[in-house]
Amino acid sequence: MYLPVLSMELFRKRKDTLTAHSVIWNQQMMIWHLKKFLNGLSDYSMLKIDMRGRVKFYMKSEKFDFGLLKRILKYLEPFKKRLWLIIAGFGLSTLVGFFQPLTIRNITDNGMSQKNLRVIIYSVFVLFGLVFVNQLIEVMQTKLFTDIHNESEFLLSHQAFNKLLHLKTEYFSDKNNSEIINSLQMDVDNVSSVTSRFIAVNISYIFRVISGIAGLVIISWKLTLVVLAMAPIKYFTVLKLSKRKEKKTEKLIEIYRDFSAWFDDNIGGVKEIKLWNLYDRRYRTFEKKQKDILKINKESTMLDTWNVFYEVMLEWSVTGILYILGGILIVNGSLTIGGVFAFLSYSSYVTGPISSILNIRYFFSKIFPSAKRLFSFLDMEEEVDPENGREVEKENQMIQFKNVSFSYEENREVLKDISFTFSKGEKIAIIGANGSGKTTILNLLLRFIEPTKGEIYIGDKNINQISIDKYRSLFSVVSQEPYLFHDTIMNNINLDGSADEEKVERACRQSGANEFIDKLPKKENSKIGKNGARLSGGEKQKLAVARAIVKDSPIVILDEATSGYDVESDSYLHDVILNELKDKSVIMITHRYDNLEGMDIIYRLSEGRLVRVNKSENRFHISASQN
Ligand SMILES: Nc1ncnc2c1ncn2[C@@H]1O[C@H](COP(=O)(O)OP(=O)(O)OP(=O)(O)O)[C@@H](O)[C@H]1O
Repeated sequence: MYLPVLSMELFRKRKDTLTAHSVIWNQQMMIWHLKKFLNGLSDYSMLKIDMRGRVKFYMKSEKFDFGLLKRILKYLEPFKKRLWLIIAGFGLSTLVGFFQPLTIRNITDNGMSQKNLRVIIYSVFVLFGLVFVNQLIEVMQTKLFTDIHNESEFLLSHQAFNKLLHLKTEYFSDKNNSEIINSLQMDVDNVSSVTSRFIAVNISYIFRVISGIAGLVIISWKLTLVVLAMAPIKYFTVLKLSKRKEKKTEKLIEIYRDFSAWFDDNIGGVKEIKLWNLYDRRYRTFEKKQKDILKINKESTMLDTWNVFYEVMLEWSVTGILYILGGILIVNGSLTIGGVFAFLSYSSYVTGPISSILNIRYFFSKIFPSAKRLFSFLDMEEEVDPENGREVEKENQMIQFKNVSFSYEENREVLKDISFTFSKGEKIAIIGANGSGKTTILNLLLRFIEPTKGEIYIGDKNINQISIDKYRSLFSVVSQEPYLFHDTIMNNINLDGSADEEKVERACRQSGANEFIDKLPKKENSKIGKNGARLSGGEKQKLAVARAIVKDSPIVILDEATSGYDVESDSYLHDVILNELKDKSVIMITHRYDNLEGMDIIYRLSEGRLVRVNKSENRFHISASQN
């Protein structure tokens, strides 16, 4: 990878000399051989040519993201006490474990070799006691660790859910439900696996390695060096595999996210798939996407397998060498048979655990990609909600748009310098062609989006200074596509459960929803399916209108709220709005000109500009002087 760069460097430095060519060639060959030699480590090494053209070898920085690790570990803070208890347990079990090989040596050397049955029986009881204590500690640790794992996972998912509800609505505009659920679930699972048993076991291994080395040194310091020589080899193998694993995991979570989004689209568009007979086409895409997933999954699993392969080969190489050297020492008379077996036991305390500790790096390569994605999600900007937000004065609820402009994308202004005012109790209508920006005005008013220029005031306060909950409680909204929960009619109308039965009944009458509710076998206790799938379009809208009336807020927003209403129901609701909701402010967006009757002010949106319609002269004559 560095060779083309190096050649360029050499060429620039030496192009003025006659012998340049041979020098370059020799050095390149040397680099090539060196590279080949360092093939296994090449991901972590770098060759450079200094000013005199000398080749130098550098270790690349490990690039282990300690900042990210610190942030992951922060989630363990609430569990500090229990973690200390677990660590103490590890200390104790290590101490207990330390005596096991010595007891076995006692059985072999003083019991079996000396044919002393008393020593054998006594030592077996000691061994049993040691194992029993170790297992008790293990049970206690498992319980503590399971609790910590569950609680930390709950903490993370709670935080993610809370974040999701407070994010700006633009986050949801290019993602579908499955994509969001899948990504969050996967990331929370992966990050909370930091409290899995693997990490716990590895903490215990630190104690084991220390006690193991102590035991080894007592028996033979020379053999100890052989055991310890494996550490750097394992370190470089893990480093190399971790990098690859991290890349694979990143690819895998991205490919899963993409697949969930695509899958969700199939569920949403199942009727279109049937009507257009898209089965084969969709199946082909499914096949391709699944094959990609399986391929990367396999590559990722193979990396795990290679990691185990190198580990086992290394451990057995060390054990093999120890058998040979141990045999030599027994022949020399420097070590007893029991000594060699005790040494082998201690060496298993060291080799396996060292591998496992170094595997932590590999383990984190599976967590880091998810942690990066989860933390960047948790760091996303939320809706503007000032701390100690101010109250809205009851008597002054005049709304003012002051030179408001808005663009969803750069260089495409949807709203241009819009100014208008509407006072308490006023009823205004906004008309305009599809895509002219009517809903965008409402979204600005409801603080789902923020103006790119200009300000919106309620009374004498910028709406951003008011606490978002208090501000939104001012509005009862029927949006273009109201969402109905998979619940009963009653629970959909009385969303926060605060209204009494009488209020709900009145709202149903006013919205016209009572007509179809009365015909249902379970009346208002009927379930309506996912997003009201068991209702007709008009019935859904009637429920949404009833819901808005029940909320009883001072400002009512109706965004094409009656587009699905039949003519009679529409004119009935229009009377209700004009007569029964006469104290409320109403902003209505409509494509039906009948609904403009009785409105105090009518605006038309055109080319991003808001102009007032002069009703007295001509119903839809545009007054150029307003705006
Ligand atoms: N999230 C978005 N990202 C990018 N562009 C958007 C987004 N939402 C709306 N738009 C664009 O902004 C413009 C105004 O949309 P808006 O929904 O306000 O129109 P509208 O007047 O309510 O239309 P309709 O009468 O069809 O409901 C449209 O051109 C639309 O494509």
